Amino acid sequence: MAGITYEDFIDLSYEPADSDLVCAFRIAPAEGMDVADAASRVASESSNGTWAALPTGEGFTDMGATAFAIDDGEVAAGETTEIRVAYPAGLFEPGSMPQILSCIAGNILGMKAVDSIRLLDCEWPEGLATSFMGPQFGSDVREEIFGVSDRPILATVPKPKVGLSTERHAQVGYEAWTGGVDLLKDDENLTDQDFNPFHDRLVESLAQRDRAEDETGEPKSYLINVTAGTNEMLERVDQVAAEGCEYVMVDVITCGWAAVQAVRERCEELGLAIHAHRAMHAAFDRLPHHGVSMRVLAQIARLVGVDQLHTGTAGLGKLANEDTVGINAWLRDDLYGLSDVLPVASGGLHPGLVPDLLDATGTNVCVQAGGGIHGHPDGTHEGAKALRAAVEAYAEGISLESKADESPALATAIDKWGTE
Ligand SMILES: O=C(O)[C@@](O)(COP(=O)(O)O)[C@H](O)[C@H](O)COP(=O)(O)O
Ligand SMILES: [Mg+2]
Repeated sequence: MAGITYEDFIDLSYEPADSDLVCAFRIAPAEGMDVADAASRVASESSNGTWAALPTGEGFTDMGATAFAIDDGEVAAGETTEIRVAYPAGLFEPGSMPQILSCIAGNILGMKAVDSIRLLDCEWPEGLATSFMGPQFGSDVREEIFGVSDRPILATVPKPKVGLSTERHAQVGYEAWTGGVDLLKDDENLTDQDFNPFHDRLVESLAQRDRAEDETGEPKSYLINVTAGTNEMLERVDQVAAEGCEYVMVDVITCGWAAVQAVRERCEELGLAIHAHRAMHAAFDRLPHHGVSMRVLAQIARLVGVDQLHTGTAGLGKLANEDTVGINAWLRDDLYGLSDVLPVASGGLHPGLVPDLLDATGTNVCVQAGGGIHGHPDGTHEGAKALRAAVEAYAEGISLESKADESPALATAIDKWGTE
């Protein structure tokens, strides 16, 4: 009787087809399990197999994956090695990220056959990649919304994160925008609470935005956090468009990729850009040998279509993050004509860190500073001026110290926080 067992899911002579999705995993085989056996179980359980031998016969299309490469065939207990698995296109539902993840990042992350397993990287075939909308604007937001091409766009989150009244929040926005910041950004845990309701915040902040635009002559915008249950979130997206804002902010991990796909479709109709915050990403990517890497999370975010994505500070800021430079490069690389994504550097940044940061990330980025602006000894407006002066110094090719001669705000920031 024809049937399938774990052994059918490994073939080290297999050459992936162009239409295959190829995934790299780092695995630590469980005690008494050799690498090949562990690899075959990863391929099996993430495609169409299970622990028992299964009869197949008539009316069955084999969608089994193949473990086709193993870095190190023998590893000591607790050690890890990298394997690669090829998945046939037919296994997946085009355009459904939840379905794809149910395969490549599903039950296998809990299998006893491995002590740990991490989805490191994916090579997306054209058919599958282009079944997603991709970003509407990507890094073109810099030019299209702000008319900027030679410097990073600057964003700030009012701090304290929550608790400011709507009026205070909007006023902080005005002070930051007139100080030289391009974008006001809500914090991830500010949504529609009584002390600062969503719609009031939207209307009042945009009113201050308009004032700041009139005074500075520069386009300004607002990353308002629409994150909520999907239907409610779509309602908020409609409100944002109705009030004349250019962006929505979505926390993509906490609300889930299906919801992000729904927001992307709505933003296509409304011409809105999507700023992706990634709270909870560390639950997936912090431990080096388990979970899903930030590289893969960033790939998913680009496919489902966010325009801006937090990717870390190249190790300079307050939060642990992996491979900012490598991830940013992938977000810019060609991907079958899909738009790129603008990386966002955020988390513990201040003007003194700008030269090292931009040396690592380049200037085609968004730089966000919350504490690094609102913690400035002379307040938000001066904090914003200091950050703007720092990025202008970089664009002009001069040192922070020279720029500080003409910018007291920057001089004060450097006094306070230094340049490291
Ligand atoms: O709440 C915060 O910590 C921030 O608002 C930064 O504030 P500060 O500028 O005051 O540090 C952002 O949410 C983090 O940067 C997100 O992390 P990541 O960018 O790594 O996703
Ligand atoms: Mg935050």
